[in-house]
Amino acid sequence: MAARIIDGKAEAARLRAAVRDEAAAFTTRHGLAPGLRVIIVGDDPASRAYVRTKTRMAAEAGIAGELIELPETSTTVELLSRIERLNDDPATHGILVQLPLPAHMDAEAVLRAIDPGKDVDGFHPLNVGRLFSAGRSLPEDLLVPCTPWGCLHLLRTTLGSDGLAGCHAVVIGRSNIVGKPMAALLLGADCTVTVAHSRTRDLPELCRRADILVAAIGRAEMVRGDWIKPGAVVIDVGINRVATGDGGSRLVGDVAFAEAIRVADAITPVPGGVGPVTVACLLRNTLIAAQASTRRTGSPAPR
Ligand SMILES: Nc1nc(=O)c2c([nH]1)NC[C@@H]1CN(c3ccc(C(=O)N[C@@H](CCC(=O)O)C(=O)O)cc3)C=[N+]21
Repeated sequence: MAARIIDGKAEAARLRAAVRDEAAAFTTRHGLAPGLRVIIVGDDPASRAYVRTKTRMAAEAGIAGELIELPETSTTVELLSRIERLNDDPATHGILVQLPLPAHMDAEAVLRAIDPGKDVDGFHPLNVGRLFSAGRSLPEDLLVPCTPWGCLHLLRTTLGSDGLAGCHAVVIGRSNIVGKPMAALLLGADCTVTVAHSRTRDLPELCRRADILVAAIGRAEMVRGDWIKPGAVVIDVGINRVATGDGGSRLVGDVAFAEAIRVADAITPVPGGVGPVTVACLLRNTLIAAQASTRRTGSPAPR
């Protein structure tokens, strides 16, 4: 039987609707909408189009999103001073610096400069440390990286909230953005976790032992159908643009979808899987940051 296709678009719409309700309540109570600032450096057209989607989705959810576009030639110091101003701005609850930054910039210094309470990507070392030292329940105010949080959410909706316990989860990819935080979240959900990477020996054989397979490699359709354990749940984080015969292009994941769907129990498509849930999580993190800021300082803008 063909696998269930996990509907990331529908799940993202549900998440955004919940954010919209709470954002409206926040705005009524505080006279100020949750505010998100997205900074993009350079003029890569794909990245620019993509961050515009984020700010549009924010507006639809009642979050005041603003896009800050800086030239490719900006210096690290200029970006840092921009971030400091946003750190001090009470109308800014969430700050996201689109990655990758131009090679001449010090990305680590930039991520460290963001106020951890406004770090809606969850990439600041303080938030990374809190995630890795969390137990089986996460602190309510913790800002968790959006993509792995979205993957966990999709796994919970597919397997049920207790359905992950005891599963062997294999994560392919060890990035700070996906692989490592994904492993921390799966451990917290009582999975037995293996993190694989480019130096892993006999990757297909390891994957065949996974009840949950998370592919975050960045190589189009690398995971084949015969790498998948029958009945496994497959989460495909890859977003790769590949050329089609007619001179156009299309998006594919890191998993050969047409093969995998014959073996797996459930699988996320690309597009329409992890991507939309990632954006919904960004909005959710902005709301969490806004709510936490009022607990720290009282009302952000008393009327
Ligand atoms: N600081 C930072 N935080 C990020 O979260 C971040 C980043 N930098 N840099 C780039 C990557 C990439 N990323 C995506 C999220 C959603 C879709 C998404 O919604 N994709 C749609 C398709 C979009 C299309 O059609 O082109 C889908 O999968 O259905 C894509 C890509 C977040 N990133």
